[in-house]
Amino acid sequence: MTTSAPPRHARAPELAVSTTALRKTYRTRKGRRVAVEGLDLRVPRGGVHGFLGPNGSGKTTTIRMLLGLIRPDSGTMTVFDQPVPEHLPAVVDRVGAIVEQPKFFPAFTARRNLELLAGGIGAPASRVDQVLAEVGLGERGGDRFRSYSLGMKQRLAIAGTLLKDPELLIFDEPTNGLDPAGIHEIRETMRGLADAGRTVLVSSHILNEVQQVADTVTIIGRGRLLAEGDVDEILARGGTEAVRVRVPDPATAARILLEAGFAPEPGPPGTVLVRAGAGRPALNAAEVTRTLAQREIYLAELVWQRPDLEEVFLSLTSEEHLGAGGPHVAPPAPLPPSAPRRSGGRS
Ligand SMILES: Nc1ncnc2c1ncn2[C@@H]1O[C@H](COP(=O)(O)OP(=O)(O)OP(=O)(O)O)[C@@H](O)[C@H]1O
Repeated sequence: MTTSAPPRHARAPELAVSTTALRKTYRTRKGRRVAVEGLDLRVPRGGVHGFLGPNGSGKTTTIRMLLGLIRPDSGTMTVFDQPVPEHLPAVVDRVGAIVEQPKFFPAFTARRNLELLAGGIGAPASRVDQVLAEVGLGERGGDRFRSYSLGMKQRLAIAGTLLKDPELLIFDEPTNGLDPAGIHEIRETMRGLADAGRTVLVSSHILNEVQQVADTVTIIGRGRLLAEGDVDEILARGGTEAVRVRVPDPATAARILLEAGFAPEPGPPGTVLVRAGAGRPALNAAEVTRTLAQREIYLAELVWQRPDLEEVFLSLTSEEHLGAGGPHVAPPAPLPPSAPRRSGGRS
């Protein structure tokens, strides 16, 4: 007897995490505060998934529900297709998480700290050097914890989550309090973990920071879904590309560009911001340059202005969207069948 597999395109995307209509309210002195409202979250297996939203938008609450630390009012959640919290014990070893800062002993070396942690959670001591290497601390494992930079301390915390060799890593705001160098270290570490085949679900209120490393994102505001899907696809939906050109006479340049069918607008002093204009499928910088050069206007500078996730967020939560009707819920974009893998970060 032969069994035929369903055609590949018919398969639903494999999800590491999903939630449906998730809702959580907190009881406060002023009554019930809605923290998460009807949230559908879909985190594909493999790659980095950014879970983004401003402070107080419900990210930590969602993560705590997924980890069984608090209970939702209603809705369903799965981790590796297992309903949680009911079946959390079946998947708990496949998940590593940093929700609060783990406590390490300052006077002990990083390696000793991890050995103690491994003993406590029943992970083999042989994993310690492997996980130190995986977060780029292989050479510094013998140094005392207190001599570590904040970025290294955070990488050590990530190493701790890897001791049980989990497939899914959940990091709640892992770059909080770090300087740009530390943020870069954590971004590179997350990229490396995803490139090695793990799934990284990372929350952040700094959208552009995660934009550089995430393959897919979910953007929430006031506990509700605003947008989800592939980063490039969301960026494409979020605004139009433009080039900023510096020219000796911006007003004349703008008039010439308008006549040629572009959509120019005044930029910062001495510049014109040029968009494709109706009837052009995309903006072509060479065409802008040629149009002006043909009229003997030569550019001193041309800079691409690409929309970023902060802008997308602001446009999704602009007054009209957050008016009486509450936040606009963007139609979910289809997720790729398997998350893309990429080496290196975005720029
Ligand atoms: N224990 C609690 N009791 C009452 N309200 C709470 C509690 N925890 C969170 N909230 C409220 O729920 C909402 C969502 O908070 P949550 O911490 O989940 O957001 P967040 O997106 O993680 O924000 P941040 O980035 O600041 O941590 C906020 O309005 C917050 O004040």
